[in-house]
Amino acid sequence: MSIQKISVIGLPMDLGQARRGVDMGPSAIRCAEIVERLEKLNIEVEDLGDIIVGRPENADEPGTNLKNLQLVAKGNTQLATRVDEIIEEGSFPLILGGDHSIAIGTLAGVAKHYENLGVIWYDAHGDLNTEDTSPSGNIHGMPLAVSIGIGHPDLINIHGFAPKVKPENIVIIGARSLDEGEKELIREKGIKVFTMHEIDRLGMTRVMEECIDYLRERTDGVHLSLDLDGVDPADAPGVGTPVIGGISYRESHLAMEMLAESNLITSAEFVEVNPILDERNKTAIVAVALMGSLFGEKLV
Ligand SMILES: NC(=[NH2+])NCCC[C@H](N)C(=O)O
Ligand SMILES: [Mn+2]
Ligand SMILES: [Mn+2]
Repeated sequence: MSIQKISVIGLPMDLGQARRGVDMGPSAIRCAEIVERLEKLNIEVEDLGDIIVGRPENADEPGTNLKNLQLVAKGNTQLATRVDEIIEEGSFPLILGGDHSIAIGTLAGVAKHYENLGVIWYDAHGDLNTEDTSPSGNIHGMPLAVSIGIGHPDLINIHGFAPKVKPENIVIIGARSLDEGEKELIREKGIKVFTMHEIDRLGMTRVMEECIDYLRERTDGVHLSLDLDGVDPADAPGVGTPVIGGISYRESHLAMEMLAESNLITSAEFVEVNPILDERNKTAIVAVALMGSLFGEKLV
């Protein structure tokens, strides 16, 4: 099924981590002409604007190690409803972050529509921490754990059900910075991971072929959650938690092109673009170029 219509929605929220500025991500991505770029592909594009979240009075939640828990939960609750509506209307939801904590709301809204939702987590990190294992208390390091039903009740129950995703329906691509607790969870839950080691060893072509075959067999829809820090910081410097030794710009294009050919992706989000840390909007431009490939742009 080819994509007829895309609905773009931003969640300019930077409260899931400690470096301010990633709330300007949606704006930077729009400046890099996302709407114009996708319209050239003969797809109808509507821009629904941004969900507005408040500013925190006090970052520390009493009694938890979770920074800005209530505001993060609130923003994600609103996002889940909007994403749910977009799919209900038959459109493809394209969500712009914001830090990666917004995947909690995206996945809540998307998962309502699929029995066996697949997730591709394109990221240097696993984002599988919990309140107990997190080294930082930053919720952007937790959304994947939350989505499999592990974490604070105010997060896992967003949109009224849990869990959102089965661990065996998840594929992480590009991992190179995993905390001990995350490694344990990966082993325990049988989450499929292509770390940088596999990408080096097998090449991106084979990694994506295996990823696509794996998800095609077991899922009825696939969400792409692309954290720009999955891409090497040389190509995407405007991120809050850069990790050297990442996926190159070309490999990332190849991955997106293969996903476009697969016709597997049913929703997508691009997160962690931080214009304050960027060089002349380079990272937002990379994000938009990758979206172009994901939605079928060709070089000739
Ligand atoms: N979405 C991200 N960039 N996550 C980075 C997480 C870093 C670290 N693992 C933490 O839990 O704090
Ligand atoms: Mn990351
Ligand atoms: Mn992430």
